[in-house]
Amino acid sequence: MPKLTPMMQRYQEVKRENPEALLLFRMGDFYELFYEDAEVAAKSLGLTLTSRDKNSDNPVPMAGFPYHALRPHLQKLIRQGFRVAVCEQVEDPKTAKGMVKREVTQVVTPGTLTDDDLLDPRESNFLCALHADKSGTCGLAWIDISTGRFVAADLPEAHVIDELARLDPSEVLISEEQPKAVVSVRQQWEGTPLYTPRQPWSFGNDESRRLLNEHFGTATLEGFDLDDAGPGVTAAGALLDYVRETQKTALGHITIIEPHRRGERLIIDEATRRSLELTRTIRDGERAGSLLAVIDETVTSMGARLLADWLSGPLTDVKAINARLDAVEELRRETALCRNVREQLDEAYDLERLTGRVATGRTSPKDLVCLGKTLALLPKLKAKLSGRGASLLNSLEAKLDLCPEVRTDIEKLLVEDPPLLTSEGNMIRPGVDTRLDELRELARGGKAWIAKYQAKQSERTGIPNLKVGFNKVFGYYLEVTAAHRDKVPDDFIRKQTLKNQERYITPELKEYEDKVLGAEEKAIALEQQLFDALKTRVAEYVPRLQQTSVVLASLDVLAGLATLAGSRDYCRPEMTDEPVLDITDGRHPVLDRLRPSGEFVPNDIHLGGEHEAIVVLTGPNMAGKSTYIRQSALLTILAQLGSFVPATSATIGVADRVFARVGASDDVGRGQSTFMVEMTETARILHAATKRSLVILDEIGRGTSTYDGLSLAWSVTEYLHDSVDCRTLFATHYHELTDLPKSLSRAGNWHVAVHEADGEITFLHKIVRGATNRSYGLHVASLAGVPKQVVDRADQILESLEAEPAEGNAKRRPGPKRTRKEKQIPLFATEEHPMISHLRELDVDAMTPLEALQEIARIRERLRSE
Ligand SMILES: Nc1ncnc2c1ncn2[C@@H]1O[C@H](COP(=O)(O)OP(=O)(O)OP(=O)(O)O)[C@@H](O)[C@H]1O
Repeated sequence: MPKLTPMMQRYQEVKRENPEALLLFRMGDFYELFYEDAEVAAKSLGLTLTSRDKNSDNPVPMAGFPYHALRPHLQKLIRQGFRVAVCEQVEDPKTAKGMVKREVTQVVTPGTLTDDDLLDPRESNFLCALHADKSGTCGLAWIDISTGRFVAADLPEAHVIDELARLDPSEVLISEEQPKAVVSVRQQWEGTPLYTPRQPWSFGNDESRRLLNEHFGTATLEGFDLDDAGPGVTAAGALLDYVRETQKTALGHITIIEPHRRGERLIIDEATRRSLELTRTIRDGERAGSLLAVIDETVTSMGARLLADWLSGPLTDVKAINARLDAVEELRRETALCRNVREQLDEAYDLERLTGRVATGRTSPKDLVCLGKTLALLPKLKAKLSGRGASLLNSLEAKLDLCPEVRTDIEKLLVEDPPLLTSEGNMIRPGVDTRLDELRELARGGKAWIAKYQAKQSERTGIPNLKVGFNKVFGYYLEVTAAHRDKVPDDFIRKQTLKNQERYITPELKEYEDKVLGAEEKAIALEQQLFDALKTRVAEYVPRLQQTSVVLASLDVLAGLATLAGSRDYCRPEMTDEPVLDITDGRHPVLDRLRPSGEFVPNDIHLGGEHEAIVVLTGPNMAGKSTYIRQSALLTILAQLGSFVPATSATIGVADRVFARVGASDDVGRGQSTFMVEMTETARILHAATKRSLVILDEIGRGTSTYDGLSLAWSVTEYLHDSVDCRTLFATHYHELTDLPKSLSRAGNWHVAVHEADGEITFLHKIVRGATNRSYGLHVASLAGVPKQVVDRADQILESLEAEPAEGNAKRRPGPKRTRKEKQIPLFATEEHPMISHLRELDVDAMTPLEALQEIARIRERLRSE
């Protein structure tokens, strides 16, 4: 190996310390990448790949970009899932003795972003750590580093997947030696964040406890209501260790660690979240078109993030829900107040993330000005909120900490519109510091002197175009064109000869230059000092600023929900602990919003209490079954998060869990068959549902043969009725299921009404009592543009199938095209089949529907074996 230069030796050292990251190595005005990193970055960022020591035997691949382009390049790399270590020059090259010192100042990964321009302002960005103890109990900890919110939980494996689905983290830390439960969670969960393996010791309970206690200045974590020895604490410690390692800054915004209290939140598992399209649509995974998108009327990004949080974990305590509803109701009634609050908030900046940057020392002067402007809005806001009726509004008002000292400090020190970077100076107001004022005066005066000096020398030498110029190598110089060279006096000292000009300096010019440049530099250094001191003072207020940002976010969400209730004509739901759902003229919140006004047909729902608890909903394709059953789940979720609901009246029994299962969707990625997925999900419902749950089943059993599917659907419903007794809505095309209410006392049939006149079919989208046995599938096929010839042929087949009794799947399959005459040939024309006599003798009235089905299945088996 040829001997490396000291700088490349340092590079190698730093790279060894950060082997997993792309290393951006600051060299003067550039960030450079070397070796493999250079090749990767050249491809990912479209940089030109060059090489260092081109002429040596071992040229080093190299790629780089100017320092001011760091943010966009970081953004691209993070989006592509890379980890990036930024190695800065931590000494001033001008004053450094020997090689400039370089240190990694930040390791940026998808889960550890803090900069606004790398983050989506309206979405939280979670970093998780996942672990499990020997008994298989999982520990999950999560943090949003941009705000400092830090939570830990001990959970059974099945619940971890629900939580991960709720958090949608961008990075998950796991031990290099993954416990079995962690491997299993990874196999089951569909999310694809960046998994970061960590040394097993960082997932040690003792080490984790030590780290956490050291950070919070505590002796035990029990004060946070956490189990010291639990896997949640272990995961939290591993998380903190990683955050420290990557951030390399103070973490003053991580002031507490919260235990996760699962029972206080409505549990919505991953499949339900997905099928109800709570935060993303199924079709394209976008926010637009989701429930969140249509209810989000917030005006700040803090509010948008908090609303997403409320929606991902609605409440289960009637009192707590009513506290939110009281506040929404008051803001809905007091429209002027609501408008005022929103106008103030609209002017506010993202105080939560600004505070995060203050705590980590990454605040720019602009950030502090934004923080000051936000604080300036608060006194008016506080005054507006004083003496309100709703207790939540009162407590928010009381918690709204104006932090007047911070505001005055910032306003006094910083100019209105400071530059982004502190290295440019011009951020401190005049009059703040006399030394600074003097230096600035000197810098300005010196420049004026140079202009005067140029005029004087031009006159003295008779060179009309004599100019004073400046460059980094010579500083100030006098420039004379070749034509006037002979007029140059003796006291000009020549420094450089160019093609058409000569450049000179004079002792007088140099003396002034020293003063001017020195003054400017000194002024910038002093500004930096003043700014740093301000940052330190503001950092002391982090906990108070955090509290205020939570207040602002909550107000924004409540005022947003009040605005939504007003503009979309929502009503306040009455909340109860009884397992009922009573809604008059309910509407699907998304369709109601996206369809032209008045087009959506409202529907009632009465479930539980004096009404049936289980409803089998039949009706044609495209009639609105799925919409209706989802609507009831969405309205329950909306109410429990504290929102009004799209209906004219609603009494909603608080649910502990909401389950929504939509028949069979392919899951090739997980290597499971469609039907297997459907059954796994069904099994979870049957195990986890309680009397307080709300279950929505949409065509369960469709993924297998008709009889298997039908029998399963039947027995699932029976089980929910007999053993769980929870509110259940089951949309199905198995018309056979409409017999269920005959044997289940708390089950009922409803169907979607259709108007049929003169061969014309109109879907009324109205849900009415009773069953139906028509599917109108061919009608829908024709509407969908299936060629007429095919629909006509299907019509023929349908007729023949309806004419023949269904005797198993084989018989349901249509044979070759037949003429009407052929079709009339009886099925068993000659001798009677023994099965027919068996059927004749069956005592159908004495059989339960399930026994009947089982009998049919037996007959089918015998027929098949023949
Ligand atoms: N109450 C309603 N008012 C107006 N339009 C509705 C209503 N309900 C549903 N629709 C419309 O009908 C379409 C079909 O609804 P949905 O998917 O709920 O039907 P479905 O009965 O579940 O159909 P399938 O059995 O084929 O799955 C929806 O996309 C919507 O446009």
